[in-house]
Amino acid sequence: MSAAIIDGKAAAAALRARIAAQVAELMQQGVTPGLAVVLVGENPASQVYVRSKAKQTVEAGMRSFEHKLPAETSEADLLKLVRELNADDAVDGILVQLPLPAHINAELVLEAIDPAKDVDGFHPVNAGRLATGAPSLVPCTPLGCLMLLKQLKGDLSGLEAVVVGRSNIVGKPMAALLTSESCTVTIAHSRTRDLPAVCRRADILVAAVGRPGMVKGDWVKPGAVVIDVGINRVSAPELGEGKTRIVGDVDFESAAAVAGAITPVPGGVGPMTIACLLANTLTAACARRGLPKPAL
Ligand SMILES: Nc1nc2c(c(=O)[nH]1)N[C@@H](CN(C=O)c1ccc(C(=O)N[C@@H](CCC(=O)O)C(=O)O)cc1)CN2
Repeated sequence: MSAAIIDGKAAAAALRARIAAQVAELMQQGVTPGLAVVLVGENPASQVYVRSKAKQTVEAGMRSFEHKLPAETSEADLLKLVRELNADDAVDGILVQLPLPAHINAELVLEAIDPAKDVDGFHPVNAGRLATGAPSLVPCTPLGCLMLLKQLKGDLSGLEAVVVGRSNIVGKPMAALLTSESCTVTIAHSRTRDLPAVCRRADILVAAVGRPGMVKGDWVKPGAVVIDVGINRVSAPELGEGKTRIVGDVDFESAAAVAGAITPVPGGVGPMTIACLLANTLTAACARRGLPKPAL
């Protein structure tokens, strides 16, 4: 292995410490940012993420409001809760944990969130602002990837970036952020012709496809930075019967032999997602009160 391993856990801890310091300053002005997290159903992974979000929110000095609803909650009842949270002045950020049960139209729910409180950055108003380069709340996972990249490389301008995956949650906002940093950006996907050759052009390669180990070492340009957004649970009989482990979208061993730097899974992009949620909550709390955007 030759690549430097990008420590997302450490970067996330440092970001949370900076957020906590700014929250402490805000509290002296009588402002305590509040984050409402809504979970519908009992998806075990979602339960873990929501628990971590609430814990880290409180550790940063903010208020956490948890709403755990049964899986059979109707779309109308969920929309009613979102409207109540929009109107609640103690709530600066609203997050509806995804995935939602199949009977609920997630798009409709996300569009019901007040864009000023949309700390996930999924509302079309925020997506549009990001695409046009206007100030916006930015989806947490791509924001975390960008922070890791800037910490590692500083100025990204002129670099060739390839984002594999075109989801609204990661791929598209990631491409918009890299474009804002003056990278030359390609969005690749399952229909891209000769995907390995396209990836080999990248100085920055972001894999966000949801396919375990898809990006191999011979897809990576020597010295490139590889950001693995994938979180895939696969069976791991080597750990014991019925055991599982989490792997990314990148075949770590072969890619690390070629890349200049690479994020591991776990411990890379994942921890930055929740830290950036706290950052967005602080940003939203300041913006709602006409205070300057916190420098994090
Ligand atoms: N409303 C949202 N829903 C979902 C989002 C989101 O950003 N907003 N993202 C994912 C889940 N997610 C946060 O919600 C998330 C996923 C993974 C991690 C993380 O820290 N992963 C660890 C591994 C954890 C493990 O062992 O299970 C890592 O990569 O090191 C944090 C947050 C889908 N839903």
